[in-house]
Amino acid sequence: MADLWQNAMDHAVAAARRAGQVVREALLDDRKVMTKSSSVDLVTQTDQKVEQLIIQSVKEKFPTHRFIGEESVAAGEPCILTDDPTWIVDPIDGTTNFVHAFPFVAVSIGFSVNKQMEFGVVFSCLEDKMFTARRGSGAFCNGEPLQVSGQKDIQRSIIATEFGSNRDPEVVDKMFSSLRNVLCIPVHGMRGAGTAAINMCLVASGCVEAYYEIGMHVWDLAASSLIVSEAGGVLMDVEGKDARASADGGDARRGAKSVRCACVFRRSGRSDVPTDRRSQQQNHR
Ligand SMILES: O=P(O)(O)OC[C@@]1(O)O[C@H](CO)[C@@H](O)[C@@H]1O
Ligand SMILES: [Mg+2]
Ligand SMILES: [Mg+2]
Repeated sequence: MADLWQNAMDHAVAAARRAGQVVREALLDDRKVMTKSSSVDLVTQTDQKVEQLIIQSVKEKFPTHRFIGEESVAAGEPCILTDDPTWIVDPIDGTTNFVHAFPFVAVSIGFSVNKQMEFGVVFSCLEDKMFTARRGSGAFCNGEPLQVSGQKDIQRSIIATEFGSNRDPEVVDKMFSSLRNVLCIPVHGMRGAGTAAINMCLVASGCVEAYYEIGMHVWDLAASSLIVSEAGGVLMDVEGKDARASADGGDARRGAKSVRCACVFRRSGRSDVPTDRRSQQQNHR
């Protein structure tokens, strides 16, 4: 049976690749840096230009589709998810990295129908890694299948997190207290790429066992939430409840702009998920 949304997914991959080219070219020029909610919450003209390029290209091909775009919402557009086909776009996830030419910068394009992610595309444009997932058809990086880590022992795991843009000392203290609690489990290590989308693709790739962050926005994780779940991972909120509703824009439905979400590895019940020899070796170490 023809896949109703394959054409849209192909468009998303091509649009992400074109957007990545714009980002790489912009790295050769001065980046005009502006701020949003605080002095460390950065945005550039490239973020805005890339988002408009993606949205305009979709409107020409799919005129009835709707959009939730990070920079459109920042400019006052509503952040409400309906049953309509909706493109959830973070034109540059990792703007601070982009400003500093730190090599983890993602273009993230998620696509939702009936409030359910149908496909996700995350292009790590400085690594030239195209992460994709179609609901029910697995997750891939440059065409190679992805599978979350099979590691079941958190003491043999790497955990990723991000610090966000809140510099209120009380909030920072709470963040450091969480970091301390996790480090002292103990875990092998903690990492952060500076972008939720790439952190979640690292979970899907099996090289990070779990990622948590308080305060992500729906556009940060819409695409990568499907990439994680199609690689055998699970998403949950900080109470351990299924967070796909939030990731699919549940909070966007209610007009909230940020979701609380933890994204952790766990072998799904699927029998078709191949055993990861590397994690077997770790289990017997
Ligand atoms: O603003 P941007 O570049 O799209 O978001 C960058 C980002 O690192 O900030 C959030 C909070 O740390 C993360 O969830 C997100 O990936
Ligand atoms: Mg983002
Ligand atoms: Mg962004």
